[in-house]
Amino acid sequence: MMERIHAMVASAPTALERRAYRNAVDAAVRILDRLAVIEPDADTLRKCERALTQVEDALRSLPTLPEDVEAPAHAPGNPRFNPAERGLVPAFAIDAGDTGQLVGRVQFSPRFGGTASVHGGALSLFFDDALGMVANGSVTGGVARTAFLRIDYRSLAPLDVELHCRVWIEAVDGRKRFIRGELCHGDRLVAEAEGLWVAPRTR
Ligand SMILES: CCCCCCCCCCCCCCCC(=O)SCCNC(=O)CCNC(=O)[C@H](O)C(C)(C)COP(=O)(O)OP(=O)(O)OC[C@H]1O[C@@H](n2cnc3c(N)ncnc32)[C@H](O)[C@@H]1OP(=O)(O)O
Repeated sequence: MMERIHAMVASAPTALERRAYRNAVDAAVRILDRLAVIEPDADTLRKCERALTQVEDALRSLPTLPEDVEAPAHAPGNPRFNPAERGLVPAFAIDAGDTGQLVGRVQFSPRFGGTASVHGGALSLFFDDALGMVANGSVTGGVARTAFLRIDYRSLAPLDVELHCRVWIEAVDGRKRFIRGELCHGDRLVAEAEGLWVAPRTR
């Protein structure tokens, strides 16, 4: 399996290889999720660490991409550059999204928790990704980078519950793309975000 993962990231992955990569990341994420909620004894944790270290050693033995390969800013075909597929942000189900807005659902698992609710930084990470998708989407076109991102936390975001998200383009002014978004739990507003994405100069 390890060889197949490497073959996939070194070139454009097939659908099968992409699924295998996703499954491997999901397995790692499930471990983090369990570690966030269990209360094991030290001996069990040491056994766990040993088993995980074996997996880590196997991964370390694989070649990595050369450092001088310039990674495309966003390469949807390569899961290494897709934040959700490499476990950086929770998977975001997009229900609608090709006219300058996105409507979707997201669920934060326990590893994204602060105490009993979603960590504020995890919400910020999610908004950067979701607003960034719209800033880099079909309406705006091309790559743009986050210049600022402001989050207003309106109420506690529950863990392990489906939240609803809406993201839209507020304004486009030359290279500047102003994007807004909101996250709700049912009818309750959980957080709002606004940000600026700036496209690079063309010359
Ligand atoms: C359906 C959809 C499918 C989509 C499928 C695609 C999937 C794909 C999804 C990927 C989603 C991930 C998206 C994450 C994106 C990152 O997270 S990027 C990482 C975080 N951001 C960074 O590292 C950026 C670091 N900063 C920079 O590189 C530079 O400061 C920037 C932001 C590029 C701007 O630099 P610059 O081009 O030199 O800008 P500059 O000429 O100074 O200013 C341009 C204008 O912007 C304004 N400006 C610049 N910065 C600011 C600021 N902080 N505040 C206010 N104004 C500002 C200036 O005032 C100026 O305004 P005008 O005078 O023109 O009116």
